[in-house]
Amino acid sequence: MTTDQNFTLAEQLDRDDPLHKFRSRFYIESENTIYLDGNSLGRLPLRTKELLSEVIEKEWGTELIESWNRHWYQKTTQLGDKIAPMIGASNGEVIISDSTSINLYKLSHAALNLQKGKTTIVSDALNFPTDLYILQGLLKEFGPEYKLNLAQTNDGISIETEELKSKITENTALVVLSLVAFKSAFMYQLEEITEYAHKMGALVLWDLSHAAGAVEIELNKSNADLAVGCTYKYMNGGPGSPAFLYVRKDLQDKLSSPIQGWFGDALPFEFDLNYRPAQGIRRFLAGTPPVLNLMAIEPGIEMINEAGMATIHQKSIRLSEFFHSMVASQLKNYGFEAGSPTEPEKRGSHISLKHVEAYRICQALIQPKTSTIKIIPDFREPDNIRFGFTPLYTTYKEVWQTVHRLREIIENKEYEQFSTQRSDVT
Ligand SMILES: Cc1ncc(COP(=O)(O)O)c(C=O)c1O
Ligand SMILES: Nc1ccccc1C(=O)C[C@H](N)C(=O)O
Repeated sequence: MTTDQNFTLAEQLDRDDPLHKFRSRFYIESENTIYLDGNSLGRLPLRTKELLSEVIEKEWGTELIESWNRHWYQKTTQLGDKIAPMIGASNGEVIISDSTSINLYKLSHAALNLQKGKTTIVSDALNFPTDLYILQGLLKEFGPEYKLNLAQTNDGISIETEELKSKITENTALVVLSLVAFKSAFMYQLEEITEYAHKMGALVLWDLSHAAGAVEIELNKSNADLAVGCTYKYMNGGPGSPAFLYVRKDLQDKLSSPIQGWFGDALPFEFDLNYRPAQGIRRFLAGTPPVLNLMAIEPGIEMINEAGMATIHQKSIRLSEFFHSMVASQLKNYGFEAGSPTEPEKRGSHISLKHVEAYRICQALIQPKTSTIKIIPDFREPDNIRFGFTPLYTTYKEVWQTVHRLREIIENKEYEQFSTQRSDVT
């Protein structure tokens, strides 16, 4: 297909897009900025702007401490119940708490204690570093007999199921995996892995950070044990918004949080001097949540529930298939290589392209010197440009424009005007 034919197709796909109406519910300062980093920090929902000023003026400003009873105290579980359908969980199985890193620590610690006697943790070489760092810390805490086994990758993009399975033995206490890998977007088959781990007597903790709100997830149907994930990516909760955690109902009262804070106590306002873990999901709370960030999560979740995960996932696949086909036809001899699986069922909602000049190409997209179009993907070492597609606001036309700009940047060697010196956040 020629580039003009692709443009016509993009316009048609946008017209037919069942999620079309959602874009106007986000703050979009300029139609000349194409934002493809919603897998790192989602855009600002317009309702959140309004809601936050209400929370600040009316709740914090006027109602002050009364707002805890009126609006805030139950919010961590109320939002958990709203996230539940998005990930195939039930009421009372999800709660908002702390950060993904801390939730991963709490649940891994609890799982290792429940599985006493088994001393290995399995993860993989594509996992997000914070997950591995937390697990490395746990090894120190639990003792020298504890080991972390990582399934390896052959191509830097995916993990073969057989490779992962070969690491899971009867001595495996816990398997900790990102459902969607942060760099390549490789996606595991959640049900198959969970079933296999259970057969071997292991529990599984899924990090859903790059998956929740982007792909359909069936935690209950897969009999999943534990999960964590952030709310600032596809859920559009805002920078540093607190994370969520999921614990299957029947496991909740068997697990103990290693951070015995008062918000996880059965009756915090009895101020008992001895900790008594709350029944159910609340026991995984620790201390006071960051209320402004907590309140800011709701509009993003509501939009996802209104749109429905099946429709969101379908559009994510269509956007990335359109991108793939355009890259194949327009950027054939431009030095790009695939950094993500080509099969949509093995992928989340972002696509990485590898290039020796990846960092500088990324800079040229973000700070155009000749084009009026600014495009924001991100860069992940050593050579990945990551393009995140958020079905609620990414358009097919934006995908077309991105490939068009990539071609221009390479043809005109625009990247040569930039330094390879990395900024703090890439
Ligand atoms: C898979 C995954 N886990 C965890 C995190 C981050 O955790 P935290 O919010 O604790 O920084 C990210 C991204 O930052 C991530 O991609
Ligand atoms: N929390 C952040 C703070 C600053 C900049 C990026 C992030 C990310 O979330 C990165 C993301 N997890 C990634 O997959 O690279």
